[in-house]
Amino acid sequence: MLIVRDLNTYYGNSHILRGVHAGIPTATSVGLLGRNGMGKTTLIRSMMGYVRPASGEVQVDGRTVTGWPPEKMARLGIGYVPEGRGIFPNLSVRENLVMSERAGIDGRRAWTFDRVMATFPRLAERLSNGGQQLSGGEQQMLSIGRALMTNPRLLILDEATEGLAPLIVAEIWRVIGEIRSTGIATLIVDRDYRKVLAHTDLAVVMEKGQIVRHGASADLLAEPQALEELLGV
Ligand SMILES: Nc1ncnc2c1ncn2[C@@H]1O[C@H](COP(=O)(O)OP(=O)(O)OP(=O)(O)O)[C@@H](O)[C@H]1O
Repeated sequence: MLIVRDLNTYYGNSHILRGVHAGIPTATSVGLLGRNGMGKTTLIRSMMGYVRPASGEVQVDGRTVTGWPPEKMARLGIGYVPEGRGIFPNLSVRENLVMSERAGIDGRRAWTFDRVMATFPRLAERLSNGGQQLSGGEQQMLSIGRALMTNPRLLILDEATEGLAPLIVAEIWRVIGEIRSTGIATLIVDRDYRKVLAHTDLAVVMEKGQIVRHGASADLLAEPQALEELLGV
């Protein structure tokens, strides 16, 4: 459903993405791996319209959407949970969720307020709290909950477990598994490459702004030598 072709992105004079080709098939979960600073977040930001690529193409369902702003990308059914979250700190948990509510592009509302509550019981206990009163883990859950309320076809999760306590991390992986099982495509960036490979169908690995490996996640997991070379683990 989403394809990037020969994407080149710069920050000032630094050439960060160097001709990236990649794709996310419908209802497929893809892990995006690579050491720090290899360009994972820049690729996501280039796809989602936060950074304008210098050249190359982003396509959704065959339509060229390169450089479309984030709101328009969201309306195509792409939910994005950015690194560092992105909730409205001055609004309550309930307000954060309700304002994001929208039918999916097929008109379905599989994810409702009640379903998000059932998925994140912790949030149900904090409905009238302001976003800034939440713990880091609760903020992350709220951020994922908000993205689900838009009923996306594709959910992009960038470092969703970063800096969280182990129990919360486990809960977030459980939810990622649930999201995957409902047929929403996912693009997952996380430092825990084992968890990423266990929760995805396909994996792509970036090195210095290029995709250097792509294939089945299970295959990569079975290759310790490749993992060491590519990820330094
Ligand atoms: N706003 C920016 N301005 C200039 N350079 C940037 C900016 N954001 C990122 N970079 C640089 O671009 C390169 C790629 O960064 P990016 O965040 O995409 O990598 P990453 O693979 O997501 O790594 P990490 O996991 O550390 O976030 C790095 O060298 C980084 O220092």
